[in-house]
Amino acid sequence: MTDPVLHRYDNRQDLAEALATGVAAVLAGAIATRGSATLAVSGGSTPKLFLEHLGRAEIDWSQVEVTLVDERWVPETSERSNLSLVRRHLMQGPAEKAHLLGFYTGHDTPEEAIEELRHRYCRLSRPFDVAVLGMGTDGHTASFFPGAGNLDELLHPQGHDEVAAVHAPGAGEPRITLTLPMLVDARFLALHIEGEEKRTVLDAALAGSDVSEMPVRAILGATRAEPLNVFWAP
Ligand SMILES: O=C(O)[C@H](O)[C@@H](O)[C@H](O)[C@H](O)COP(=O)(O)O
Repeated sequence: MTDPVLHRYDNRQDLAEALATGVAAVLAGAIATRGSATLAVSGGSTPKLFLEHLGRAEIDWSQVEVTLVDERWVPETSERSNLSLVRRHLMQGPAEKAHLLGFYTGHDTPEEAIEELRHRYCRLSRPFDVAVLGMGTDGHTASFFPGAGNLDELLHPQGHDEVAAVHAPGAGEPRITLTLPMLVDARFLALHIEGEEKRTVLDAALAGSDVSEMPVRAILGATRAEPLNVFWAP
C-alpha cells in the first residue's frame, strides 16, 4: 500500500487553482493518448471553487465524460442536487461542451432506478482518468456512510455493482453512489478536504483501520499503482 501524498495549501484559492491545473493536465493527457477522458466529481460544498477553475481550462471538453461520484435522490431543481452543482460550477465556459452523466432518473426511489443506472454506468470507459472525492466530518466519502446497511457491498474491492442505493443515518435523503471499485483504480485519485476540523478527521482516519467506523479509510488504504493525492487547505 502506498501512503497518501498530502498537498497542503495556504488558502482555498491556491488549492482550487492547483487541483484544477493538475486535473486538467491529466484530462488533456488522456485525450491526447486515448482520444477521450473520464472525470468523476463529488458534490457537497467544498468542490465549488475547484470546479469553477477546472471549467475554465482550455482542453477539448467535447471529449470528456463527466460523471458524479454520488447523488442525493432529488431532482436537478433541488438545491441539494449534485448534478445541479456540477452544471452550475463546472459546466460553464469551455467545459459546457463536456458530456455530463447524472444519476437521478425520476423514479420514486434509487432502488427502482438501479437497473437503468447499471446499464448507463457499465458503458463508461474504465478506469476513470480522474476521480475527486470529498469527505464528511463523520468520515464518509462518496455516499459510503457509517451505518449504511450495505456498506460492506459498497466497499467490497471485488464488488461487481457499478452503482448502489444507500440509506444511512447521516445521509439525509436516500443516495445513489458509485461503488469503491469504480473509484479506487482512477488514474488520478484525489481527496479534496478543507478546514481544520476535516484535517483532524483525516488524521483520525489515518490512525485507525475500522472502515465501518470511517469508510474513507477504504480509500486511504486502497492498494493503488499511484498514491492517493490528498488536497488540503485551512
Ligand atoms: O453528495 C455529497 O455530499 C458528496 O458527494 C459527499 O461525499 C461530500 O463529498 C461530503 O459530504 C463532503 O461534503 P462538503 O464538501 O459539503 O463538506
